[in-house]
Amino acid sequence: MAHYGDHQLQIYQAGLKGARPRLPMRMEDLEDAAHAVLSRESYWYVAGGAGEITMDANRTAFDKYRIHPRMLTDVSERDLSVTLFDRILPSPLLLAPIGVQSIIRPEAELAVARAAAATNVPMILSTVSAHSMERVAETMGDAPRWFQLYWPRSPELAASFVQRAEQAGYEAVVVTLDTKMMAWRARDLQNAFLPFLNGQGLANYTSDPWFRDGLERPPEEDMWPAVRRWAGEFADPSKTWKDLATLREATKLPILVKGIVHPDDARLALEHGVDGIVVSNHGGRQVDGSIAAIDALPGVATMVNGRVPVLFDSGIRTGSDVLKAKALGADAVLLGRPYIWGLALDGEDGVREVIKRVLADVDLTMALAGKAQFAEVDGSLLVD
Ligand SMILES: Cc1cc2nc3c(=O)[nH]c(=O)nc-3n(C[C@H](O)[C@H](O)[C@H](O)COP(=O)(O)O)c2cc1C
Ligand SMILES: CCCCCCC(=O)C(=O)O
Repeated sequence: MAHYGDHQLQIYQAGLKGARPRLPMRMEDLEDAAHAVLSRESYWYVAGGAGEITMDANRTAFDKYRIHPRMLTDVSERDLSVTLFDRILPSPLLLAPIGVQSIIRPEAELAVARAAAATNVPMILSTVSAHSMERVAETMGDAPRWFQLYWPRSPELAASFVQRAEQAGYEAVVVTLDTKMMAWRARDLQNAFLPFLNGQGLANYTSDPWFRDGLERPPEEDMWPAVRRWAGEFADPSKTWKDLATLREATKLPILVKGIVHPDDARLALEHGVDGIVVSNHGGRQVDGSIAAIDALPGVATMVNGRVPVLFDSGIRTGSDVLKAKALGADAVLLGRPYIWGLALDGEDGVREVIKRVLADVDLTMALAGKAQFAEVDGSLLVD
């Protein structure tokens, strides 16, 4: 039986023929290499946060939790699969929604979609993508894909987005709640860089019939009216939990909410009928000084108590991070910035390689910790 960990052997075998890995192996070196090839503006748009405190805490907080390996268990056959919304996925990894990927490479989400499809890892496509959801879907065949919704001000546009997503074969809608506006981001302000103002990341809007109807000139002729309309539509700071009902009526797809870090918000989300929760602080890009995402996970998972899937992101870099997140209550995890570094360095192949490495690390670390089934990883994996 093939295992994700076999990728390790493939790298060593290639080494026998004199080939060294195309991408640096350590995550830190991968990011440094991407830094070297990207413009200052693009690199910092991805790498930066709303300050550095929470972004750093998202990583260092993992160190508090230690794996307590067990010996002489049979780990010859391993299974990383998870079931989410009736779909069996071969691994617990999904790709986090990351907007405006055209600042990295023009093929952007199309390259990521192909890599995701090749590895059977669901891609969560951002609302603010450079290619429309239909175009991305076309590249993916039957491969699993979800749509992330930046919940627009107008219910008509929100309904149109989720219905288009449903039509194009997306299997769930992830509504991001933590970005009713953009945080104070000193790096981007220093670079005076906000890609949306150049019309980047607006493909889902400019391809939307309702959105286009309200434009005085088509975006193909003049992008500025579309940018102005997008700025007014992007989000509605007055939205509250009760507004979820209108979204619920607009689609049959499972609805997850992303950006939950407080158990009381998890309770409210359940009371308002969500189908899943993503514990996330947006990679430290929204509230600097806020709780590290991994520290928020146990409280949310306890509140949810298995009623709906709990997913996690913000700080996932290694196999042991994934296992710790599972042990602390996550059913699956989202990989964020690392796949963007892969995209920057080697396009589709780079994304695929980053995914394969993380999964190999999960597989090997799980086996070495004494577990054969990801589904069986629980709190007992960790030191009390
Ligand atoms: C450049 C960039 C763009 C992002 N765009 C989106 C987005 O469009 N929608 C969304 O819900 N989250 C977005 N996120 C947040 C990610 O989905 C995820 O929560 C975050 O990257 C996790 O942190 P990590 O990458 O440090 O692990 C973005 C993150 C980055 C770095
Ligand atoms: C006006 C805010 C747009 C943010 C969209 C991309 C994103 O989520 C990010 O963190 O950057």
